[in-house]
Amino acid sequence: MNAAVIVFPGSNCDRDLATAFELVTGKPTAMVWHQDTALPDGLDVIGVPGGFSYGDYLRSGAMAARSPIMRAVAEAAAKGRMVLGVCNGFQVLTEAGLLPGALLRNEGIRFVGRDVALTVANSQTAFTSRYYADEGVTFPVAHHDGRFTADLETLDRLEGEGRVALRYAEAVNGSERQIAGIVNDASNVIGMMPHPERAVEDAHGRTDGLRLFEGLLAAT
Ligand SMILES: NC(=O)CC[C@H](N)C(=O)O
Repeated sequence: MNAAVIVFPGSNCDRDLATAFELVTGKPTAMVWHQDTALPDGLDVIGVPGGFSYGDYLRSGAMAARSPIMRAVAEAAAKGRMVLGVCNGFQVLTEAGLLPGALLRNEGIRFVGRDVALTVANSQTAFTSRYYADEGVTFPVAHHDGRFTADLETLDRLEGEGRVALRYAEAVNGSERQIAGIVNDASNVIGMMPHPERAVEDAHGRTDGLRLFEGLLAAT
């Protein structure tokens, strides 16, 4: 599996995500600067990392979504390449129109940075295939704009089509229907506010995130 991670000014989880890919691929992850216009050849998966791209100015992810490289990311997604957006990466993917909905300021206004309990709502996607249906997992979150919202029709469609991949199992940020992660209609693009890449080795205190990367490896 060949992986790349996009780096924006203000990304701060890019190396964590690259390392998580490397744990399962055994080879270097390509780091792609946001001003580049092309992705490396032969990529299987593109990571859009967490952080504070452009200092979260305007809206979290709004400016990064308009970076030159995002046109290439959209083209790769349309061709079926896997795209994994984590936290700010999820915000970027919604702002870029690759995923529906939006991430609003957390209920209660505060930044939330802690481990949270999650449920794997769909274990049939390429990203979640190594988890059991309705399995409970714990990943860290670290965000102030994590409250997922969409219009009612979109929420019903996401539920009806099994596109809610992860759900909060506790109150975290006021997201509609406790949605923590969703996939696109083709199921090759996922966005999630929790950080699986921060739960892949013993030094992290837990390894619940590792199976997400192993599932990706198996799917490519
Ligand atoms: N950890 C992150 O990616 C943070 C995302 C975003 N800047 C927020 O706070 O909502």
